[in-house]
Amino acid sequence: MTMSQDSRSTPGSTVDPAEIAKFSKLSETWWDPKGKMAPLHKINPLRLTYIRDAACRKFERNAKSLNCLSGLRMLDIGCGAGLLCEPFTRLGAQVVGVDPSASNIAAAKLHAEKGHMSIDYRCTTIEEMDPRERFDIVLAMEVVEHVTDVGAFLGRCAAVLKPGGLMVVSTLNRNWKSFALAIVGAEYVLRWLPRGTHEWSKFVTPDELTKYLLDNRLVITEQSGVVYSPFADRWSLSSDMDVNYMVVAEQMV
Ligand SMILES: C[S@@+](CC[C@H](N)C(=O)[O-])C[C@H]1O[C@@H](n2cnc3c(N)ncnc32)[C@H](O)[C@@H]1O
Repeated sequence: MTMSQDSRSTPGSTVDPAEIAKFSKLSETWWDPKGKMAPLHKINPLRLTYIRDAACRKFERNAKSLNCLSGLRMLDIGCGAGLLCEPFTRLGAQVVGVDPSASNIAAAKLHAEKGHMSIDYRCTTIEEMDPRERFDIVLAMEVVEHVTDVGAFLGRCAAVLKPGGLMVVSTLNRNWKSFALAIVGAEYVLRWLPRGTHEWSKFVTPDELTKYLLDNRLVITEQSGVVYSPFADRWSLSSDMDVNYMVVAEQMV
């Protein structure tokens, strides 16, 4: 079933309609590197490389090859307007981009069309997808802090992984430092993001994420903090997972 209204949630859904409405307002300028989604644009090269390299290690591909992900099926759940779907398509992956926001999916389709790219974008949710579909790689990037039930959401994501598949999750840790930097700093002082983009209480600690994944027989094999240096004006990988972080998880054998 496809969602036609941004503000609707179905029973058993992990979608918070207020969250979707918030992101739908940003769809028009999603692809503007200087627009409201500027932080995602800035972080994109770093996370792309991180995911590509993890996938190449797992699937024994040469990360230097231009089509290193060729033939791999990838699901980008909560894809927004496709900031990750496009570059991974260029690397050869068969990408399915899913988002409950109709306007985000419309913006994603329009941008892909302009770039003559063929990407399977769907306005739906992980709960409403055909449970028989399977993927080599599932991405849930900057999404879990916006869903109503992280455990249920990750359970559904885990269920569509092929045996031996890879899951990558990025989110925000929950502590005083993330409150100071990701809420007060990013939304109120620097105004990188519109106020109210994030709710601190919905941030997910690495321990909580580890448990949610283990509940679904997924074990974290790699993890990294993502930190911003104001002097260099750039993001980099770090052992500091206090605020932004990413994990790679694999099925337990
Ligand atoms: C911060 S944006 C991240 C977009 C993209 N993953 C990225 O990192 O570039 C969060 C996205 O998650 C979507 N979203 C929110 N709740 C969701 C849910 N329950 N299931 C799937 N997507 C959801 C929003 O519509 C929005 O596009």
